[in-house]
Formats: sequence, structure tokens, C-alpha cells
Amino acid sequence: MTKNNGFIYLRRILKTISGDFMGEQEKEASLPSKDNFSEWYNELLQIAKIMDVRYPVKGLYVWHPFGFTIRKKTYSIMRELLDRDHEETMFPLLVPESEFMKEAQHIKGFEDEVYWVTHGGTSPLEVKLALRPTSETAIYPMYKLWVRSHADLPLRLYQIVNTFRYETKHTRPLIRLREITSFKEAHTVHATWDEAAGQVDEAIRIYTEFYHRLAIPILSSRRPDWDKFPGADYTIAVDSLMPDGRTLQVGTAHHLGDNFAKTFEITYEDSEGEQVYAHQACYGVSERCLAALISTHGDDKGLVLPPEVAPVQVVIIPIIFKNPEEVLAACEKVSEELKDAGIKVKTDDSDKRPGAKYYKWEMQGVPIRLEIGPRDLKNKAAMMARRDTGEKEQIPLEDIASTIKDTFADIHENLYSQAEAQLREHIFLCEGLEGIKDKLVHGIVQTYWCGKKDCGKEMEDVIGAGILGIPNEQPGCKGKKCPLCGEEAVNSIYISRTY
Ligand SMILES: Nc1ncnc2c1ncn2[C@@H]1O[C@H](COS(=O)(=O)NC(=O)[C@@H](N)CS)[C@@H](O)[C@H]1O
Ligand SMILES: [Zn+2]
Repeated sequence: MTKNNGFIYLRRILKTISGDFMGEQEKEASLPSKDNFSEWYNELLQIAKIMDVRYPVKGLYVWHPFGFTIRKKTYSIMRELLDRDHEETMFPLLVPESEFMKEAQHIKGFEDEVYWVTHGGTSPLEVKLALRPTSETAIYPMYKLWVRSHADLPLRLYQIVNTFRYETKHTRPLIRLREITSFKEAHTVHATWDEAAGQVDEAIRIYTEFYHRLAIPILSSRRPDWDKFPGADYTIAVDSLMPDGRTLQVGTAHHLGDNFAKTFEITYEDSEGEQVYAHQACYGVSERCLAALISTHGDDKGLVLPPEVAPVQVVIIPIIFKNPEEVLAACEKVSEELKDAGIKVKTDDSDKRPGAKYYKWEMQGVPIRLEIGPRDLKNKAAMMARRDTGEKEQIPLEDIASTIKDTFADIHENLYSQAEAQLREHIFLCEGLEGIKDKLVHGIVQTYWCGKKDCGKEMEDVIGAGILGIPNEQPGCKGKKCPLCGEEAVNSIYISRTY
């Protein structure tokens, strides 16, 4: 038995002795402390019924309905934001080798990651087919047919599909998958380079809003050239801070220049009747948004969900001593009222002990618990317990739906500001190499750079961590030196350990 398991086993013994008896099934599901983030994360995915990792193919995982509902809710937020000026569509999964192999940089970037289909039944295919690792090479041959004139631009389409990448690094549920099941990718076409650049900025604005809706603060920065998307002019990424001080790339937007337009002959007739190559942008978010959601807000009791994406937003627990009918009738009435107000509510009238019920619904991250018993009825009230703060307060049954909705807004704001403070506390301004190395253990380092590629690459080797990017908002670099070569700094940069 490892030290760790011994500790968990001891904890279980102590829990039993302390009389904090839980139902047999809960005892099995004790969650490690979040301080041990990796174990906590893996256990929580199972206990909270997000994903089942036992599927017999590496890097592929199965959605439990509960997790799938959270995923669906993040989709509806992303669709709401993109549908303002994009249109949703769907392109095929299989990409003929001839198309896939067209864009040289793109191939170089994906040749080790692409899955190939070589047979149909027992007969070998004439042209082998790639499982899309991302959809440029599936979409752009069609854009060539669709984009004829200036009037067709800008074209802004997106799709939410699964994509496949033969990841050779350590795969992890929601974080590094071989089948990305929730790839929300947008592909846009523009008349000029500047318009495509404007779209990249708009994509980052959309992603910042999307993550705000999940109460997750993110950092946006331009990736160093050696870390941009294959075939792109440049890449802007958004990163969230994970509890172990590493950053998670939770979305990217790429300026493709006219690189893909030249390869796939996407041209349009301009006002002088000239054929002009279009300029493009593409951007995407995967189920890493859920990894960030779970990791940013979860605690030692389990998930903590922002109300907008919680499958169960309110759980009602009847507290029954005497006259159960009266209590159950009151719970039913409150439940109906909340449902009429569009709130997702569940009443747990199972025969579990209240303690076991609290444990279960806290684990599932239910934002609000309502306890209703005879004493509450006498006061025409319910006891409201908030999952984010643990606070309990009596609230009047009268107009309870609007009280709950106001509390949802407070919960969301509280989760966001807590996460924002956490992020701010883990960005360390350092100017010397030694300071950078020891701060990197705890989070993100903001430092300076001379802007020279070979110096940047050497700095990464010396520090043992990558340059995350160049933030858009640049503090002045006047008089600041590059920590490696000592030359004048031209940029302030973020450095972090990453997933
Ligand atoms: N193996 C993976 N598992 C989970 N998420 C991934 C994986 N690979 C990439 N992602 C996520 O998907 C996002 C978009 O992927 S990407 O390669 O950067 N960009 C593209 O594929 C572009 N075509 C825009 S859609 C990344 O920012 C990252 O958050
Ligand atoms: Zn330098």
C-alpha cells in the first residue's frame, strides 16, 4: 500500500470512528484533498459522474449523462455568443489524403498526430482518409467553391464536432484527448489581412466572454512564433490557471494570412474585377473548458458549479420528523414554483439520512440546497445553503424564485472574483533567472524579453518552462533587460509550466 493510499484508508477509519457515518456507497467515494490536485481531479470525474475513463481505447472517454448535461450547457453559451454573427454548419469527418497533404506547414504540424482510415470493410481504399485533427483541410476545398466575390465576405462559419489527434504525450480526460468530442471550431474568410486580424481579436473577446460566463478568468497572449498554429501567421491563446500552478490552454485564435487561401485557391473578385486571395482566421475551444470549470471552482467536497451550467441548480431536502405529508406538500409547491421560473430543481425525498444527502449534492456541485421542515413551515420559510460559501440563511417562501435567482447572480460573481483573485495572486513579476525559476513552481511569471528567437528558446531551456506568450496589454519595458542576454527588453512576456 502506498503512503497515499494508507492516508486515505486511515481517513476512512477516522471518519467511521468519528461517527460521521455515511451510507456504505458514499464511504467508497471519498474524495482526496484538492491539494493533491491530480488525484482529486481524477477521482472527482468519477464520483461526480462527469466521465467514465474505463473505455478500452487510450485517450477516449465516455460521458456520464450528468457530465454530458454540463457539456451541453457550455455548448449553448458558446452557440449564443457565436450565433450573433456566425452561422453553424457541419463538414465531413474524413479528409482525403490529397487535400490533407496540401498545406506544407499544416502537414508538418499534424503528420505525427493524424489518424488514417485505409480500408472500407475488407477492401483497401484507393485514397486513404484522415480523421480530421481539425477541419481546415475539410472545409477549405469547399470555401474555394463558395467564395466567388467580395459580396460573399466576410464568411463566418463554425461547427461543434469531434476531432482526432494521436497525442503521444500523457493523455488525460478533458485535458489531453485522442478523441476531442467537443471541438467548437470557427473558420472565417475576409477580404483583407486587417479584417482577418480584427476577427482574431473578436474571437478572443468572444472567448473571454464565454469563460466569464463559466466564472473563469483567463489570460490572453500572443504565442511565440515557434509555438503558433501550423500554417498560421500568428496565434493568440487564452489560458486559465490550474490549481497546481500550471496553465491550461483553453482556447486559441489563429490568423492564417492568405497561406491556406493560396493552397486551396480561395479567391474573390474585387471591385476592379481582379481575382484576389482571401485572408482567413480560425479559432477553437475543446472540452478543456470543462477541465478548467471543474478545476477552478471545485473544492474538497467536490464540484462547485456556476448556476448557469449546473444540471441541478437547486436541490430540495425535506426535513421530516412528524406530519411528513405537510412537509412534502410544501416541498412540492416550492419545486413547482421554481420549475415555473425555469430553474432546474430536484427534490431528494429518498430515505438517505440528511448528512448523506448533503454529501451527495455537494459533490455534484449543486449551487443551492433548500432544507424545508416543520419549523421552517411555521416561519413560512426555507433554510437556504449556498454551495460556494457554505452560508446558510432562512429565506421567505414568498417570492422564493426571485430570491433564488438573485442568489445565483451573487454565486456567479463570487466564484468569478475568487478565481480572479487566485489568478492575480499567482502572477509573479520577476526580472532575474533565479527568481523566475523558483516562482514558476507556484504559478505564472511575468518577465521581459529581448524579442530574439534564439535567446527566447535558450531561456526556455535554461528555465525549463515555455514562454507562454506576449500579453496584449504591455507594461512599459523602458530600462528593463532580458533576463538571459541582458539586452534591452522589447516585450513583457508570461512564462509558465503548462499542460
Ligand atoms: N488533444 C487535445 N485534447 C483536448 N483539447 C485539445 C487538444 N488539442 C488541442 N486542444 C484544444 O483545442 C484548442 C484548438 O486547437 S488548436 O490546435 O490550437 N487550433 C486549431 O485546431 C484551429 N483549427 C482552430 S480550431 C486548443 O487551444 C486546445 O485548447
Ligand atoms: Zn535576450
